[in-house]
Amino acid sequence: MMELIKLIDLKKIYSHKYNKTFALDGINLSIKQGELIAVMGPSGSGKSSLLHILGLMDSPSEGEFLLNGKSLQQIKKHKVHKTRNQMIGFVFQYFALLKDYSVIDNVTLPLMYRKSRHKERIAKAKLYLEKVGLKEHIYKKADELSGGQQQRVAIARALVGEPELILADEPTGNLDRRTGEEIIDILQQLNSEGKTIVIVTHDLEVARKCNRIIELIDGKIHTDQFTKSL
Ligand SMILES: Nc1ncnc2c1ncn2[C@@H]1O[C@H](COP(=O)(O)OP(=O)(O)OP(=O)(O)O)[C@@H](O)[C@H]1O
Repeated sequence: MMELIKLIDLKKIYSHKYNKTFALDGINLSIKQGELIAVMGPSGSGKSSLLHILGLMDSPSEGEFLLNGKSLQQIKKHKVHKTRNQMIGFVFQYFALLKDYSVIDNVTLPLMYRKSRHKERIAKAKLYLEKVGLKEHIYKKADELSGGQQQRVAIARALVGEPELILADEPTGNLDRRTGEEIIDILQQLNSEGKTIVIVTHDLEVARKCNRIIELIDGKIHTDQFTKSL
């Protein structure tokens, strides 16, 4: 399998006056295409910092980040957002939907930055809304949906740009157990179709469904277990 991401001795350091926090402290990690990874660890262990760096929303303080074999430093600043928009889809715990917008408008949003036609954008959005089982709700406003349905909208929105990598931050954190399981089933299904997925989670049930569990402690990889081979 091809290596999608490689991190070499990566550090994220926050400095405050006399204080330095090593949010990530020497991370070495290789993520291959098609993996389904759970990132676990106690509060403050660096999970969000890692996810933000993987999502190109934040840059490392030290170390190397290779994306498809190319060093991030080689990607020019103004191209980073384009790379992010094309390669990465995000699913957050709090859905981050525009509440007053319709479901379909929320899902077409990531495509606005691309030079695609309105009709194509709508067709793509419908395709992915169907995939997450929301075909009947596309013209409702986002806040008229249940939590589980809103999370599905967020997944459709993450998918619509057809990214290689999906990053999910506690995607079941705000949902009841059964709805959470449905969301994980969708992510598992997407993974079986070839998507690479990284999920930050506190939920052991979620982690059990992944191929690999990485546990962070104090900004370091404490354990890295492959539970199922690809
Ligand atoms: N913007 C920031 N400025 C200073 N310190 C920060 C900042 N963001 C995170 N940190 C610190 O970096 C460390 C790692 O934080 P991070 O949010 O990555 O942990 P986490 O594992 O995601 O925690 P949680 O499970 O509580 O969300 C913590 O000690 C945190 O206080």
